Amino acid sequence: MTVAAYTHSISNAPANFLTINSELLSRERWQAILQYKQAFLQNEAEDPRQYSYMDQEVAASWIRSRKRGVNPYSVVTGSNLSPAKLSEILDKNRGLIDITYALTKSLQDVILACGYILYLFDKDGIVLLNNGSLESFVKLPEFDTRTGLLINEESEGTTAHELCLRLKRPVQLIGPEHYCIAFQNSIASAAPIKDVNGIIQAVAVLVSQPLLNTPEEDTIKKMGPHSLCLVISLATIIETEFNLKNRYNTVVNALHATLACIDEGIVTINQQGRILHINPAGMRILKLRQEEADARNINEFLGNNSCLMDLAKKGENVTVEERFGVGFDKDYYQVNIRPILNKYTQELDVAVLKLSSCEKLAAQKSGKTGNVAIYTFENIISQNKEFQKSMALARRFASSPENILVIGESGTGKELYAQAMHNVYCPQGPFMAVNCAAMPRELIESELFGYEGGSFTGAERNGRPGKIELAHGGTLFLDEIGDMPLELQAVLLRTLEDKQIMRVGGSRYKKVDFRLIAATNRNIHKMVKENQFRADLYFRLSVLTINIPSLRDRGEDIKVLSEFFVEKYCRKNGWDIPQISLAAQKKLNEYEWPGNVRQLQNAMIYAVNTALGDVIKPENLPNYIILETCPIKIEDISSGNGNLGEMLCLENLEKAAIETALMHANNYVPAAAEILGISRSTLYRKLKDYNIEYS
Ligand SMILES: Nc1ncnc2c1ncn2[C@@H]1O[C@H](COP(=O)(O)OP(=O)(O)OP(=O)(O)O)[C@@H](O)[C@H]1O
Repeated sequence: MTVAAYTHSISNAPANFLTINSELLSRERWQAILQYKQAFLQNEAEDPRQYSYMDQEVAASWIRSRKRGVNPYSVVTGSNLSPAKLSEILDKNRGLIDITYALTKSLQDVILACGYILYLFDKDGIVLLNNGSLESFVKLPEFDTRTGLLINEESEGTTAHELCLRLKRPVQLIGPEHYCIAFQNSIASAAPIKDVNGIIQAVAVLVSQPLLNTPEEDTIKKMGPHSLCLVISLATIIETEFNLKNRYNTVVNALHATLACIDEGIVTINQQGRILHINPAGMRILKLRQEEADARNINEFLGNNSCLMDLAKKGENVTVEERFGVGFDKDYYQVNIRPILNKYTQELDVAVLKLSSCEKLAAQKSGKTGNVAIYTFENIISQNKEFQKSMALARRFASSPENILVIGESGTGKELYAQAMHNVYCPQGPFMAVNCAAMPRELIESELFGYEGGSFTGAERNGRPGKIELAHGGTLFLDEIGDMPLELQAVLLRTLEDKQIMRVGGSRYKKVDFRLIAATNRNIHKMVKENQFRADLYFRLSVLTINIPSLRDRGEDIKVLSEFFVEKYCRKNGWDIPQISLAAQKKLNEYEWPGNVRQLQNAMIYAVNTALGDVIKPENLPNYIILETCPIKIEDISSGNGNLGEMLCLENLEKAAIETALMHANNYVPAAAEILGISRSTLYRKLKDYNIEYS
């Protein structure tokens, strides 16, 4: 019994777990099985499971082979795969084939000397490797063992590799145990090759060259254990290397994917500066293609005075500033050098360089000071038709590279529009906002264009990039452009035309690519007529113009926006969301909102903070709203504005008195009646007559 004689699992058990019952490897048994085989093949009624020397797995396989109609007298009849299928399978198993091929090459002499042929089968029984290229073996004319042949129980009956795949462990078949007579003088030993999950990926098989009809006892006893041990060792080596390689490939692929996600350039160099690895961001910075990266040296990209390589060789973990790029497009990068020294020689093995754009770092710094575009069109709220039309226009303009002019009163949402358009056009790029009205005229230039070191008193020693430089690849939002000094308007126009800038005190131009969104709350057309704004700049800016309506012209938005701001503010603070009473809402609707949405937002924050209960009432609104919406204003009467007769009409005065009393009484009618000095029922009647809401 050969199969059961070897209990071993190369994946799970140590090698010494293999136990070999050498009594089963005898000439006597070989001959006995030979006779059983003859009897079995001649007589359909024979049951091999009854034979005393028979292994039960082999006997079962004989029975299956007969049932499948395998011709035991045929030569190897396995089917050949189509060239396309074969190449697909070879590609799939390339790793295993390469490892096995290299191994058989190095062990060729040993395998030859022992008189074996090595096969590698895939998990379906397809020949992947036919003894490497051991041409010197005597080719057996009756065997067709070409690569790509499918040999399984259906075609060939009982074989070692088929049983090994079925039983998932090493298997050895002595001569007549094979179903086909063609193998009857060979010993075949098979061992599985498993992946890290314990799933068989291939089988290694050592087949002895044909022995004498029935080999001598000595030969059987030597060859049996020897070939089994050898094939298990080979399978173990192949399996270990295969799994190590797979693990290595997985780690390397994961590392490459990780490096590809990093926005900074990562370049690994050797002691001579040769590029060993570079991530996609690094390739963009050095303007390299993947295929040429390997042949390039970092020194080609460094200036003559660069100390980068010296620092790396010294093993210093430092950050330096370098200029990388080609010709005009050179840019400053902060390079973090991480050298890895050889453990024994302390010399540089490799250095990893992290390249971060200085502009981007500065932009990130600006981001921390508020220069970020957080709003999208989804954040802009309105139920007003005119507003929705202007928003639809903004959505359309958003994808255009042209400059855009946004006109609207203060607080209507001009910056909101600019951010939303930026987030459609170039969300990854910087969003740089400058308010031209909010800074002294003499500072706007350096703020916009930046300056070189030492160009004026108080300037930073190394100079500073301006907002235009920082907006490279993104959006420059110039708020209150109407307040830009005339002389700067000319410089801005030139920048928009040439797409290049020169820092204040500088001597070289730098390319910049950005989209300008300008905004104003002033009548810029009138300013042009009065020569307060350059006509040429206005024409350049006003090609795509968006007008945002004021809040007082979009009554329906007051309710929806006030509720939105109350909810947003309360959610942010984790507070319950109060209702806005009808009376308070009425006041909000009556107010003019000169500060537009920003003013409404502030008013609602005030209201939430003063409302004690869960309802926002008129008295929770800022005073200016109450005073402005009071039906009769004392100053109007004393100033003589308006129609005095109408204002002093008794009915109007009475209505105003009732509304004011209600407001002071929190809409509680009995209290309002008391303030007015009339009965409740009279007040109820008057509320009805004047159509005053009070709930
Ligand atoms: N339709 C809207 N939906 C939601 N929030 C809005 C809306 N319009 C304006 N806001 C909010 O109102 C505030 C003012 O908006 P923004 O700063 O964009 O106005 P602006 O027109 O640029 O003002 P200014 O001219 O004074 O700079 C912001 O907090 C913004 O989020």
